[in-house]
Amino acid sequence: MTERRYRVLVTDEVDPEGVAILRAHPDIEVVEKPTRPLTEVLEEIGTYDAFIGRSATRVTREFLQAGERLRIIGRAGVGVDNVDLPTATELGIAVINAPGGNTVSVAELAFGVLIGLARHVPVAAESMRAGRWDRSKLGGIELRGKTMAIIGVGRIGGEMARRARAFGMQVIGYDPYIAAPRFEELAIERVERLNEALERADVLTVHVPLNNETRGMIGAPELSRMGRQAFVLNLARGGVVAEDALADALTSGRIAGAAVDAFDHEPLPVDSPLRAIPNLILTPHLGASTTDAQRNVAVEACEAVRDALVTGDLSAAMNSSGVGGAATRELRPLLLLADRLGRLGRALVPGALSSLEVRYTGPRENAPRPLLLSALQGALRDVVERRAINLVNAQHVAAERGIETAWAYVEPRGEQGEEIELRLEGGERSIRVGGALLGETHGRIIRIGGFRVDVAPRGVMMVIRNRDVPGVIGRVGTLLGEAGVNIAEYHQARLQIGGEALAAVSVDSRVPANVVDALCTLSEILEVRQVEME
Ligand SMILES: NC(=O)c1ccc[n+]([C@@H]2O[C@H](COP(=O)([O-])OP(=O)(O)OC[C@H]3O[C@@H](n4cnc5c(N)ncnc54)[C@H](O)[C@@H]3O)[C@@H](O)[C@H]2O)c1
Ligand SMILES: O=C(O)[C@H](O)COP(=O)(O)O
Repeated sequence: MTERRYRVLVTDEVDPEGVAILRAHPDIEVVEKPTRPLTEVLEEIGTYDAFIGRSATRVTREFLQAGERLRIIGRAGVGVDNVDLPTATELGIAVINAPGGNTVSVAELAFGVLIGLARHVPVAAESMRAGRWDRSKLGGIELRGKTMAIIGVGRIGGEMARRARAFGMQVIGYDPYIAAPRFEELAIERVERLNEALERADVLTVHVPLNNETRGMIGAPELSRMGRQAFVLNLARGGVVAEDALADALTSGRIAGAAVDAFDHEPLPVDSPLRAIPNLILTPHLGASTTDAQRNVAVEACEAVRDALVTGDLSAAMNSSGVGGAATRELRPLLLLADRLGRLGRALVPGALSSLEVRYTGPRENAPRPLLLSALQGALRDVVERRAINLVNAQHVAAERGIETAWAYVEPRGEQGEEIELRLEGGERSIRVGGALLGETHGRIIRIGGFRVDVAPRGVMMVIRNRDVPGVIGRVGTLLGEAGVNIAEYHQARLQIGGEALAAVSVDSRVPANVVDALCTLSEILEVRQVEME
């Protein structure tokens, strides 16, 4: 059997329908393992190109550093607080999650536990099992007419709002990062301050990611602002609602009840005091645990990881610095051209690079930033020792090396097509190189310094500066021919008759060093550089 090119480690019980997508690809070998302690994963992660898991495996700095071949981390779910994103970015490892696939499942569970709290469902069920008939003790409340305060009006927050309205609830929302139209569209009253949401809530539900800003955002001071009738739901992440403060508020009767699905430490320790609080419904991180959600997120994550591995499509990566999103697929030919221009410019500015600027002219206003990353990738491809440079870590590597970067969008004039210009500086030199896209798919190099050329960025390109005297093209052709180097394209340009000239020569194979030396000894040749374009 022939060896498959990419090895993918799948763990944490990712749904088989997703895993089958990976297995079906002839270049991918899948190894599936149950969730294991980190020490065991570290022993073998160095042999894999990609990893796919859920929240149970912590993808730490140590994990990422041990994964010497790792290019992709796939998360079959939403939250990536278990992944060390800064380290992944630094190492050029793309992190891909599956947003959206489990949204409805979380919102449905939230309403399940909310009704459980409002009508004492878990206590009632337990009392029946215990042989009691506690009708008078277990009177509840209706949700209709009550106020739900949603903290974090993203995907899940939005689904909560839709369901709350169907129950006849008033909906208020706090999310400083979401613009007014989304609140209007969801018929959510926007509140500007968290305190207002706390004070007005009969039901407070948090749907924010866990980060430095949201860790402990609902603690003792916040809970003390809430009404005694209020319920608190945390189906987001342990730590968003401080566990100790919540336990105190529940046992002291400060609030009426709560439901928690995600915890500071998972699995929740057997002796956790939370387990003994009667008006607290606990579920073992079940928000996304439906067959529907698991299939959705597994298929989404596995497809994206497959595409990233096999075709280099990073459009689903969350740490590709602006190179995410479907629009990036359309930018592919331009990204390729920017990479090639970066290689070319770099070859013409030897030594340490101090700045690189990209200017893009054309209809796509979103293009300049991704093009800068691609140009950096081309320009810096030989400078990263341990791992390849890519769109994920290009900006990081440039910053680490003190390279100033800039990008600019230039509106096209008249019939002008799409063009990219790179300006590179380093040491004593600076150069401008330019390229254009033909028919939206084919890149051409059209400018090197002050010279107009027209050559495809393929194979190996030689850039020869020479004096504009008769016979140069013939002598170069003869030397290359004698060395068995085939010329694909030869574009000679000059600024004025008898002045300096430049040839952009595309050849099918690398020119041996002795042939470059021989070219340099010709009296009319001033400089020879060669650039690998593929
Ligand atoms: N229990 C589960 O099984 C489960 C399943 C899926 C997601 N989750 C958790 O739910 C979270 C939300 O998921 P989502 O898909 O709705 O994410 P999302 O990115 O669509 O929404 C998050 C929202 O939080 C807002 N936000 C961020 N910081 C905020 C702050 N300081 N104050 C107020 N709002 C803030 C953002 O603007 C965004 O609108 C995830 O990050 C994940 O941690 C849990
Ligand atoms: O962030 C998520 O998607 C949820 O917390 C689900 O986590 P899980 O994949 O471990 O169930």
